[in-house]
Amino acid sequence: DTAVDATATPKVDNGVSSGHATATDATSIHRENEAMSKQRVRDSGEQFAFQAEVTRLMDIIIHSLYSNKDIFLRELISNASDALDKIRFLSLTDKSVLGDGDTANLDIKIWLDPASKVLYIRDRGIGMTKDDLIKNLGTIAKSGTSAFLEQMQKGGDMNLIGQFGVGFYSVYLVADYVEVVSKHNDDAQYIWSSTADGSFAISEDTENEPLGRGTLIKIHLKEEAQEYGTEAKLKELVQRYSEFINFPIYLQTEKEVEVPVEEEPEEEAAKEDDKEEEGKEDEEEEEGAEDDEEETKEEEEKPKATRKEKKLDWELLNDNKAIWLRKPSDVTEEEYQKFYKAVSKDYTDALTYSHFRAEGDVEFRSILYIPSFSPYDFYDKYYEKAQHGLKLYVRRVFISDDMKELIPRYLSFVKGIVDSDTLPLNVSREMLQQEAALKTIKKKVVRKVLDMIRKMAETEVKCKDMEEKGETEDKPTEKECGQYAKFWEQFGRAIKLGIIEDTTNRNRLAKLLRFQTSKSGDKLTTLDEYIGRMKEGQKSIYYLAGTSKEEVAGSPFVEQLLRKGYEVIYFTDVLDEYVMGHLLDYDDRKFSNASKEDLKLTDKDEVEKKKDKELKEQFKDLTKWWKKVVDDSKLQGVKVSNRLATTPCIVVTGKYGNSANMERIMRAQAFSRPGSSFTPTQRTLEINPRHPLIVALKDKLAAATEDSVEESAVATARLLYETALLESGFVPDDAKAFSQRMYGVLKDTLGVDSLDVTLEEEEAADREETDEADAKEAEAEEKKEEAEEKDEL
Ligand SMILES: Nc1ncnc2c1ncn2[C@@H]1O[C@H](COP(=O)(O)OP(=O)(O)OP(=O)(O)O)[C@@H](O)[C@H]1O
Repeated sequence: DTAVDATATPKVDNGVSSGHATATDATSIHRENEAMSKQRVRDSGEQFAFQAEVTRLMDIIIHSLYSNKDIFLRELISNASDALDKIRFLSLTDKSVLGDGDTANLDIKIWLDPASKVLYIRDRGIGMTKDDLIKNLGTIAKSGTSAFLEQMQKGGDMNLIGQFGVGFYSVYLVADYVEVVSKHNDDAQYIWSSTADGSFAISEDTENEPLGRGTLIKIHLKEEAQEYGTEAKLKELVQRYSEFINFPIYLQTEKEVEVPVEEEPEEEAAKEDDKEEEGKEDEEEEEGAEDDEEETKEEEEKPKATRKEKKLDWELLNDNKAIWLRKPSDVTEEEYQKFYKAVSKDYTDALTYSHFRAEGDVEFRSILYIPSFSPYDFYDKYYEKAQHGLKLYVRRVFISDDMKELIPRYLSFVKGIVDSDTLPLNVSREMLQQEAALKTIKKKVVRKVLDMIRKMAETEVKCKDMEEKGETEDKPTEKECGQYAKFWEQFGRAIKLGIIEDTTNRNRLAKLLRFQTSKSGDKLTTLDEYIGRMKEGQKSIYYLAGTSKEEVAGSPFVEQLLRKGYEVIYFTDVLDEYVMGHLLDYDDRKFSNASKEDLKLTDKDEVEKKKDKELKEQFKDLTKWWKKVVDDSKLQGVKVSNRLATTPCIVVTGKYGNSANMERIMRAQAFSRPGSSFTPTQRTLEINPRHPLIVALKDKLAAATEDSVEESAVATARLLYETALLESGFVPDDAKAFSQRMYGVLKDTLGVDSLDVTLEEEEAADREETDEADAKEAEAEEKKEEAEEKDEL
């Protein structure tokens, strides 16, 4: 099996040479061998069922009509490159893992067997043990599998497969049968094989040449994927997908060479084989080729007849020089975006990037990218799963993409690389994590990322300003103007999480916040813009949080603020109020939650203070009595309000307690997280001293003596409290008592004597029978109609 021989040596002649009478025979024997081998592998293997979701996934892939099947190659090359990275990393502390001779060559080879239409991809990476093959390629449930299936059901793009960590299976876009031959240093060589029929087979490999170490994937191309069975197509694709892979990728190509007629082609081939066995490097072989040329020159005097012959050779398709080592001015936008796709497994362009070199005590080079879209599980799994976007290299050697020491969680959506010459190369990952230099790198990376974001944000503000003023000169492009809005939509919540988690950069992050306010219309605005519009004497930045802009704008909490012309920030994201719990001030201005007790509109003068005191005194009896009759342990007190205009009363919470909005969020979380509890906060009822209902209640109380307070006054006080709770966004504890009180009021309004209802049981039973009879009749009618329809047909 010459194609398999090719896995062991860089130069092969797989018998496709033309001009031989035996070529057709060789091809058919070869094809037969393939078929027999396939049968043996499948029959002798231990059978395993794929995990249920993997079966569904493969089923979708194998039957997919998705036209861009090319992606399978990108995914397999990327897996090969990851496997090579892993063995290279291990070799830093133990060189012996690399083995000797060809096995130590960290490369990827791709070749075709045109006769059997099998495509081969092999790497000399870490390989997989039997157990790895079982787990990695089929039985371990990955969260990405179900998430990807969900996306596909929603009409998602197959191109996303790599981002969900299930890229390997994309091979079934082009294959109906796949064998994975793998050799790990710790185990024997095994073959995994499957026709994507719900099961796979594993057997110890007695079929193929020893791989030494690494993985060989044999892709039996489907009838409709034969286009991948041509050298030209493979060359184009490998070049496209391997440009930024840091290991050499060779494609086996067929070349025409001149062969002297006298010399038997067999001898020529044998000579070639001898050379390979000597284990010469490619470069040496090239030199060898030069020698040949010289020889030919010498023999020129007596020209000999030659004929053309096809010969197979390994062609290097990438230059694998790290792009980050190049000068930024030498790298094109297209190259940056291509590298982004290679490094991120994304298929859309990055939103923005930065290529820089940090100098000083700690030296490193880096390219950082902000993607256009947030990873599918970035927010859902925020605390559980780390993102693997940023790759750490030490002196060009990939170390890890799982270093929380490199970038904080809230910025872990950032992709790219950091390559440092300062970090030690030959230490374990654990020791590397302790390195002080890593802290410095992290600090600089964070600064750089925040800088990139700030620039987009500033451009947006500049564009807005210019549009308002009607200026056009030196205006950034439309794309640049719209970049921050896109960023905010995808990563705004990450910025908010940053405000909670990153105390050092809190102020920088607050500058990046975007929100709607009572004065922003449909647009989003910034804290700086808010401050620019603040009224004279306005001390605080007012905000209110709720579920929607409409709800917050119509809330009684903000009525007086709006009436007096103060701008109020409307927060409508569940995170917003948490964020504001951490962001107490901005630019020396305090934030003030309009639903909290201590809301101060302006500093009051002596006259106003006196007036307040008088009002308090006037309503003292009412407020004391009200607190008593409401009889709610959570009600701390009843107070005269200075924030209400047309609403009779509202319920506010203490400065450090949870607002109604926060209570709502926490209640929802307590439901979704079993075991978590939720304790409501203390509340204060604020009453509007100018409201007729409040004034009437006060008068009623004043007219009554202590024991003769009407029952209806008590009910009114309770009902007003419960209504205020609802309007303020709380959930009343006893909905039944509330509705009973409400019906009582309606009874009086409608002049009804009693709310008792007489139910006649027989009547009810009769009605059930009639309903049943009606249903039967309708069913009979339906059947009749169906029968008629059939007749017509
Ligand atoms: N060539 C290979 N050498 C060694 N292990 C491999 C190779 N190809 C796949 N694997 C193993 O199989 C696993 C599953 O591969 P798969 O492509 O489905 O997911 P992934 O590599 O984790 O994610 P992605 O597809 O996004 O790269 C890999 O994580 C790796 O452990």
